[in-house]
Amino acid sequence: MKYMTAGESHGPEELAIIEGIPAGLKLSSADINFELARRQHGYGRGERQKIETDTVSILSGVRHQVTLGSPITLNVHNNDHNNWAAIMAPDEPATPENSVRKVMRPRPGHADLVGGIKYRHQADLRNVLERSSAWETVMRVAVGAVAKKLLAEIGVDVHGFVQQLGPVKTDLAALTEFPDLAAVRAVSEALPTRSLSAATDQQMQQVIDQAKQQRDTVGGMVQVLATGMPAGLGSYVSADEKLDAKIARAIVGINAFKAVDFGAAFDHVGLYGSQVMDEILWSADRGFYRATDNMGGFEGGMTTGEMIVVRGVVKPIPTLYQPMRSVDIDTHQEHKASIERSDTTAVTAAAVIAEHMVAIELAKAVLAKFDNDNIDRLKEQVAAYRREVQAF
Ligand SMILES: Cc1cc2nc3c(=O)[nH]c(=O)nc-3n(C[C@H](O)[C@H](O)[C@H](O)COP(=O)(O)O)c2cc1C
Ligand SMILES: C=C(O[C@@H]1CC(C(=O)O)=C[C@@H](OP(=O)(O)O)[C@H]1O)C(=O)O
Repeated sequence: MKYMTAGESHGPEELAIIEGIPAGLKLSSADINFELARRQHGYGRGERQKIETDTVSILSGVRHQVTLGSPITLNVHNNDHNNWAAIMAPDEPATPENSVRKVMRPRPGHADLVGGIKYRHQADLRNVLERSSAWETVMRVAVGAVAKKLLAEIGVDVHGFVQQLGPVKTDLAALTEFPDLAAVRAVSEALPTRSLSAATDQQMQQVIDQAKQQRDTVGGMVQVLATGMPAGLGSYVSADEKLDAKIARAIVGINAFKAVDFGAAFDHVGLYGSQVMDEILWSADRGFYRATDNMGGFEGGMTTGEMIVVRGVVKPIPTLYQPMRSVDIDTHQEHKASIERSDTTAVTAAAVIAEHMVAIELAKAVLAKFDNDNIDRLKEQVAAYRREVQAF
């Protein structure tokens, strides 16, 4: 499975093409729109969210809500393009009238300055920000929604939530109170901050409100859990076959993500091996399993069969309504950075995006290991492999 996205933040459309999804998978725009809404509606997002509807059209690869095995084209219309039609017009020459709303004072933390240097966009850094904007993640979530549908067919469940927003931490001990991932999902989906308890949700909302009032922004940390992956996906034989490494890349590839760990590794710094390794147990009904899951579901770049636990650190939003120092790229004079309409926080959306990026990498690993022409054959092969693993 591979995919590519295309589109500028204020251009006409966002697109994704996915290749390698098996034939026979049930898929509708409603499945995808459900996930797009989760990404869009978190607390702390900016005014753009009032303009967009984040709904997908399926343009190819699906017939009567069943995949054909051919490339799937997905499309999300940018409602905001109406307000930018002249400025963004892909097929109109530049004129003084449409060359307005330029960005000349790069925002610290955004891609503006380095992107401008790299692509020689010295006339207008908007040429950078239009593609570096995280609006593109709408398509990654759309692709991830397809991956999640596929994973659900083989009993794999993936869910992301906000673990920390600014200084407020979700009480992870509460996780043990949830019977399964569906219960975790039910709680976090219902909370505007996508956290795990009503108490932390309140505190997080206060932090966001306060930051907004102070014309500042906040970051945080998200956690993604995945259950039901059989042991032995990915490989230790080559660095680029390691599945945890692929997930790490996918997470840090999301806008604003600066760090990733597995099994709360950052919290294990300074502990002894005896406190951290997951002891190996066996029972007739489960086969091999672990006493703990401190490795977050990976050993040697392969799934262990335990729950996958991935965390990502999201930096605060770079655009500040009280801007920091910058330099005008035309005059080289010091100026405050440009202000573009912006979110106060995107950690709420980031949890959903991270969930979908993990789903994409897990689906890719499943499709690389098993026959992927048809969903039923894939399911048969996964079932046979699970029996083999259990009998080892
Ligand atoms: C869902 C989401 C929404 C974002 N919204 C904004 C925003 O409104 N304003 C902004 O300056 N950055 C926003 N960002 C962050 C920038 O896209 C990101 O910092 C920028 O592309 C530079 O990339 P880097 O932070 O990965 O280095 C958002 C990120 C995510 C994940
Ligand atoms: C539109 C989304 O995020 C955008 C990501 C973004 C950025 O710089 O990354 C800047 C803002 O764009 P705009 O200036 O058009 O409001 C966000 O709204 C979204 O995620 O749906």
